[in-house]
Amino acid sequence: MYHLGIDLGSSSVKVALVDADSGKKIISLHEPPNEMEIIAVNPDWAEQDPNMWWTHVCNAIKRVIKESDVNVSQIKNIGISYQMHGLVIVDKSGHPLRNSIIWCDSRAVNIGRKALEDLGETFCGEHMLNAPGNFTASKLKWVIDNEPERYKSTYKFMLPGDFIAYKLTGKMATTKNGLSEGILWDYKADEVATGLLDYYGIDKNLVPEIVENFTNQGSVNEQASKDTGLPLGAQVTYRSGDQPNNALSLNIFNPGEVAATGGTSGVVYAVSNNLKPQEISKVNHFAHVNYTKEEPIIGTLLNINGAGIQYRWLRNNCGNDSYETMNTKASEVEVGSNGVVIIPFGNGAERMLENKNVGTHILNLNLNSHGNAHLYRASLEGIAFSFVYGVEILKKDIGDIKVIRAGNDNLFRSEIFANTVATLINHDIEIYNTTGAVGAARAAGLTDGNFDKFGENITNNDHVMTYTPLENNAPYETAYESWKNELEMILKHK
Ligand SMILES: Nc1ncnc2c1ncn2[C@@H]1O[C@H](COP(=O)(O)OP(=O)(O)O)[C@@H](O)[C@H]1O
Ligand SMILES: O=C(CO)[C@@H](O)[C@H](O)COP(=O)(O)O
Repeated sequence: MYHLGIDLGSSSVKVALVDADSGKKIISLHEPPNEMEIIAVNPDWAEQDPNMWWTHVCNAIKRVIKESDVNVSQIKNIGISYQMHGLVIVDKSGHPLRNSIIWCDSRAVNIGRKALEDLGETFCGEHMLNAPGNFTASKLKWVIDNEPERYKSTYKFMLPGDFIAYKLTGKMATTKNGLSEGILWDYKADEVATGLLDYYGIDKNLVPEIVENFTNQGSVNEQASKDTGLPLGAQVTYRSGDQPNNALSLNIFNPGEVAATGGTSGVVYAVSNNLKPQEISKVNHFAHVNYTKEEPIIGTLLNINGAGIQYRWLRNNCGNDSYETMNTKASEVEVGSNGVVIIPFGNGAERMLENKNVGTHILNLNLNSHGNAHLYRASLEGIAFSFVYGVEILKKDIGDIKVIRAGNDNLFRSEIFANTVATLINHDIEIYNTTGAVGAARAAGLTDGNFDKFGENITNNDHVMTYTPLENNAPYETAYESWKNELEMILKHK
């Protein structure tokens, strides 16, 4: 028997197949071969077409079936991980009424600011654990204000992963953890956050049915079976935002445990049971995949919108080297990139910078002595420094860190990046041979609720190495200080 995992990222869709008993990966691949486009009609906007996601999901699943050559009838459960906080609105027949307004789209920042002012920090903190910010509910309010005709035709709103589950099963549904991503879960009342819905004037009937994780959320229907090649009746049993899912993939379930990743965005995600956060804007708090009212496990999330997307920009605009070649070239330059400083960001409003949109800055470039290798190193360092800067903020809100884990994926494939973060936060980073798609496939089999066995398998089989803080940390500290000075100067004028 096999389980299938889908990870809908911002840059590509990854699909993995695992053996149901051992959790071993059979195959994993991504579509499209080149990364997906993010459409920005206005500078602060970011949209993607939900039907484009579905096309890539179908292509990736068809390839997985063909290339693995497994008996397709043996694929039982499906898990879905997805880019968080996006808004998909559909009509009664399930057609998207517009492109998805995705997580890094900043058009709703001012709507969220005003809501926080009007509702107050205490109300938002106690009920939703977060300021409304620039998340799904605020994005939907933007549609109400700016596209009233579309709002009128809206039958349900969904998150990106809910839309994929809908295309697979024909059932429009979401989860509590999904609603929490949109700032639409009231932790105090243990129900949909009617306080915010009412304030924004969002019709409660637009909230889809709530389904539970690790149970049957719907079965692959005839159309989806035709589109993907999956067997009729295979069950969707799990869906989660990609950051809680990354944590699950790394066996991060308990207070003090921390997961990190460096995809398009960079994230540090710390698990806690704190329902009284100190900070409700710069870091965010979402229901973890194992959240229940009785045992409220919360993920405290530090997000950097413009992380790996910057390294990708350099790849696309500085000679099209592969990421591996870029990493090798960067390693030929000393720590500190010979004075070149790159401030990352440039992918929408940065939550940890009070939703300011600072843009990417390349500083101190000397046209006679610097080449693309300096830019590559400065980019990896700049992104790593932004993680360190963020962890300083995050630490105010979480207790002691027991363990930090990351997959051997995306930016964590770069030694420069991982060493810089580990050295400056002065903590080991354990690297595991896993990905979000593999984690989602494994989670699809977690219907027995045995989290301990699930976690043991990961810890015993997947640990590949640990980055320990480097002893000679002085050059890293010096480079970080000058990066921070430059950032603070920029922030003064924003
Ligand atoms: N070998 C590598 N070394 C360093 N960074 C890499 C490497 N491969 C990919 N990346 C980074 O990872 C990003 C893609 O990460 P991914 O997790 O697939 O993103 P998403 O989930 O947003 O689609 C790329 O944009 C790039 O910045
Ligand atoms: O907004 C967040 C987390 O709060 C982002 O992490 C998105 O979930 C997008 O993830 P990637 O596409 O970068 O994986």
